[in-house]
Formats: sequence, C-alpha cells, structure tokens
Amino acid sequence: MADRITSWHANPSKPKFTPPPGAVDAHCHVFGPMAEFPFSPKAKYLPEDAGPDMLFALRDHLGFEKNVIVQASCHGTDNSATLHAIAASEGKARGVAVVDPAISEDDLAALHLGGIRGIRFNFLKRLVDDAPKDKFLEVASRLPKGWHVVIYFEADILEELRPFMDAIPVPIVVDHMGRPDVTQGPDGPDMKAFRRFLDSRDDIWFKPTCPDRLDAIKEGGKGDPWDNFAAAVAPLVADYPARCIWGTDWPHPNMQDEIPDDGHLVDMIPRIAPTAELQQALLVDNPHRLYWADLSANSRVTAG
Ligand SMILES: O=C(O)/C=C(\CC(=O)C(=O)O)C(=O)O
Repeated sequence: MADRITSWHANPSKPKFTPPPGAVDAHCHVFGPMAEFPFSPKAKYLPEDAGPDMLFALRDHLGFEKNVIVQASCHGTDNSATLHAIAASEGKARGVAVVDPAISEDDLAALHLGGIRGIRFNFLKRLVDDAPKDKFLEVASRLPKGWHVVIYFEADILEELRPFMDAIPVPIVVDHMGRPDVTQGPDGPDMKAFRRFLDSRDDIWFKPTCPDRLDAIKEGGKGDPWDNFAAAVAPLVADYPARCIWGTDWPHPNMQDEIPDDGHLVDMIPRIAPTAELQQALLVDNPHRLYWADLSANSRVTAG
C-alpha cells in the first residue's frame, strides 16, 4: 500500500455564513486513529489519522452542533472507528455503517445502540471491489426500525441501478446527488435523470454536497468558488426542500490534489439554500428527522 495521504485543509477559514442553531454536518468521516482502529486490508487509500477530536474541533470552528459520521470505505465493514467517534461525541453524533450483508439481527441491534441509523451501499469501483445487489436488498429488508439506506453512485449508472433502488424497502439517501455533471447546468441530462428518480418515490433524500468533487478543476469544472455547482444545485434544493441534508465530507477522502477549504464549503450553503427557511430545513429539520427521530412513536421516516 502507498504512503498515507492527507486530504484535508490544515487551517480552514472561518465561514462568513453562520449556520442556524442545531445545524448538523450530516456527511463526514473519521479515519482511525490507525493504531487503535486499523484500516481494512482491502482499503483503496490509506489516509493519515483524522479522528474524533479533529472532527469535533472542525464542527465547532464551522458553527455546527452535530455530526452524522459515515463509515468510509478505508475501514471496510469494521465500524469500530465510527462507533468510537459517536460515543465520544456525547450525543452530538449519529452514524451510517457499512456492514457485511450477512450481519446478524443482534449485531444490527448493537449498531443501533451505538448510534447508527443507516447502512451505506457504495457502488464506486475505485473504492470497493464488489457491490452485491441481491445481498444488499436482503439486508435492507431487515434493518432496525427507522433506519434508511445511503447509496453512493455516479450518474452514469443511475438508470442501471433503478430496478435495485426501486426494490429497496426503506428510505434512500443519495450521496452527492449521485455525482451529476454540474457543468451541464440545472437542466442538463444528469440533473433531469436525478429529478425523475426523486419523483419516483417520496422517500428518496439527497445530499447537495461536494462542490469540491463535482466542480473540481481536475474534472473539467471551475474549482473554488464552484460556480457550476451553485448554478446546477440551487434549483434542486428549492424544488425538494424537505428531502435534502448537507455535510462537509471532511476529511475529504481522495481529494489530496485539490483540498477544499471547509470554510468555503460552508459558504456554499446560502448559495444553494438562500432563505432562512431552506437553511433550517437543510441543516436542522431534515437531518433531525432522519437521525434523531423519536423511534418510540408510531412513525415511518418520510420526506415531507
Ligand atoms: O466520502 C465521500 O463522500 C467520497 C469518497 C470516499 C468514500 O466514500 C469512502 O471512502 O467510502 C470518494 O469519492 O472518494
């Protein structure tokens, strides 16, 4: 395995935008620390340590109150580092796990107790060796009450994944909107296909996140301040305000060649969610519905 990589900004700026009280950074990760939580032998990248202390310091610096920690592929299906970070957060973090689809009911219940509220299916070939759809559907059918599935895919396989995603029996949250080509603009084929998908069910959510990835110079985009991203994504947030959640994506796995300034990422929020109502939905109400719902109530998690 190659040298360990650093993909995050050493000194992120203070954002100009102030998130509302209760704001959640609903897409971020932890790496290790490796001495305590070794990376998977199948990991496709080997990062430097980016543990909970660093994540919570960034949370405070950016003006957020809570985190949703998504298990990164470099930790495989061993969720110990994510669970450790959630436990260290004193109730201010919940998580999304990656599991072996053969996981037992008892182990799923233990993840629930540890603050996990969903599982992630990753379809990016550069990150995982295989993504068995039949096994994913089987485990999705026996998740604890109130859980959802997070799916990470690229726009070119959206149609191919439709029969699989249509069969998922719980709410779906799509990472980074399924990585549309934002240089096509708000009415380009990728955004149109994604809107058709959103319109097919009322319980599909999305993350209007990662301008740094989707509008990267190395991908043919404009780079910071990511104007293509703002233009393509703002109409989507305006049209589906009850179905989106936002996150930094810190520590930005694999972005070492174009490391984003987290303060600038936060300053994208008012460009894609320009009103106080949209910001409240995106940053507070929506992530709380998904991750801090009262599951004792007789409720199913649906987008409004
Ligand atoms: O975390 C992200 O949002 C994106 C990633 C990394 C990742 O998903 C993982 O390692 O599991 C990527 O595109 O390299």
